[in-house]
Amino acid sequence: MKLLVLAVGVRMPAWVQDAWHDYARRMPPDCALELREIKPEPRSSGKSVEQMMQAEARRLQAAVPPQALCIALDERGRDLSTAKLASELEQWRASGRDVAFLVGGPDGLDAQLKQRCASLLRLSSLTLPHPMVRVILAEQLYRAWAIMNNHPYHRA
Ligand SMILES: C[S@@+](CC[C@H](N)C(=O)[O-])C[C@H]1O[C@@H](n2cnc3c(N)ncnc32)[C@H](O)[C@@H]1O
Repeated sequence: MKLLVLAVGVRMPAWVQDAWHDYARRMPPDCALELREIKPEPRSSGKSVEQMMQAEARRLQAAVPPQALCIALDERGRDLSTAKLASELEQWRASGRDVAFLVGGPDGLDAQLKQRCASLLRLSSLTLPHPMVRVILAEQLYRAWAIMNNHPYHRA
């Protein structure tokens, strides 16, 4: 199984890239964590916010591997504990399907794209800045893996 984070936003500051790599490199090959950065639509394009989100949605959709389970990151989504995330991770691994986590850009994710996803996942009720979302998600996926494997990283 591969865990793919498809995130709108490129050329992130070094601290974002370092934090991402710190967690991604800890994941074992059967739970590999990969990032694909999606080019944001230029905010100077003269398009409406909806049109910009639709353009980003098309790029996100094109980056989803065939058969992957799609989960949209959204502050209005399902509230999961990390223990519950660990049990979902176990099920995803058993299914053998890749999982694609979609993270929106400054204006969020297109509504129709969200509807096509299997579920919406909330990391917090707060609106988080999009560069931080990929890092928090990577840490939570690593923590969920640690719970699944009784690794001492997670202390209950
Ligand atoms: C700056 S936020 C966009 C906020 C936008 N106004 C909205 O309504 O979604 C950018 C992206 O980060 C992710 N995000 C932000 N806060 C989040 C949270 N609390 N839980 C999960 N994802 C979040 C979402 O994928 C969102 O599309």
